[in-house]
Amino acid sequence: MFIGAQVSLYPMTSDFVDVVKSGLTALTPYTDDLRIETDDMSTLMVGAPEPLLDAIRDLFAEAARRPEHVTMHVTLSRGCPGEPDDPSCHCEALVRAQDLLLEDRKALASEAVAAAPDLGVGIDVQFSLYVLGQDHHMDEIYGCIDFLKASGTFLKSKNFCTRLRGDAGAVFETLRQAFLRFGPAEGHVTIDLTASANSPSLR
Ligand SMILES: Cc1ncc(C[n+]2csc(CCO)c2C)c(N)n1
Repeated sequence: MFIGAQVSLYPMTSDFVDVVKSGLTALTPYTDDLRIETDDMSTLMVGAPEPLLDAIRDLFAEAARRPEHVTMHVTLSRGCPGEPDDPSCHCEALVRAQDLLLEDRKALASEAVAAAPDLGVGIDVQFSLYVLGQDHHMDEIYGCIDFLKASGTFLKSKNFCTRLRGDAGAVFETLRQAFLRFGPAEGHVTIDLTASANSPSLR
């Protein structure tokens, strides 16, 4: 299994270089568990969903603690057939998910969100889950949407995507659970997400 994300921060300030660079310092605790490579457009992070989503959360929370409006775009992918296996991406929750029914996976996902830490940073997210190459992909998507509606971070359904709102801790746990528990454990699943904080439209 190969699991990872391309992540780009977009701070709405002329001081954007400083916001991106200080955001990237929040990744330092994860350098043992993730392969992290930054270039001029984005930062690649490869590794298991536990450190991966924590690192993306901390990167965004670091930037969102400043007063300026900031957005982040993330492409998450697991099980892409074209990617090599990587032992650092081993995930017990995915191995166990192979034996679990959709209803059990929804319950485990909700428990994880209820136990998420509070970071004291309010954020908005909209995202789409894509379950690729599967006959019953809509069952998985509707199962995921059921979980999202009960997660405590659900804001609304929109065309093509779902809006979440809440503390960065709960919102990123919701995203991790959507990514992990829906779609086949060995299949190809991606999430396309945009996060936003401090938008002047919400003041
Ligand atoms: C997470 C993340 N990684 C890389 C970039 C691309 N980028 C834009 S400004 C800048 C600092 C000056 O080189 C970098 C690396 C980004 N936007 N967000």
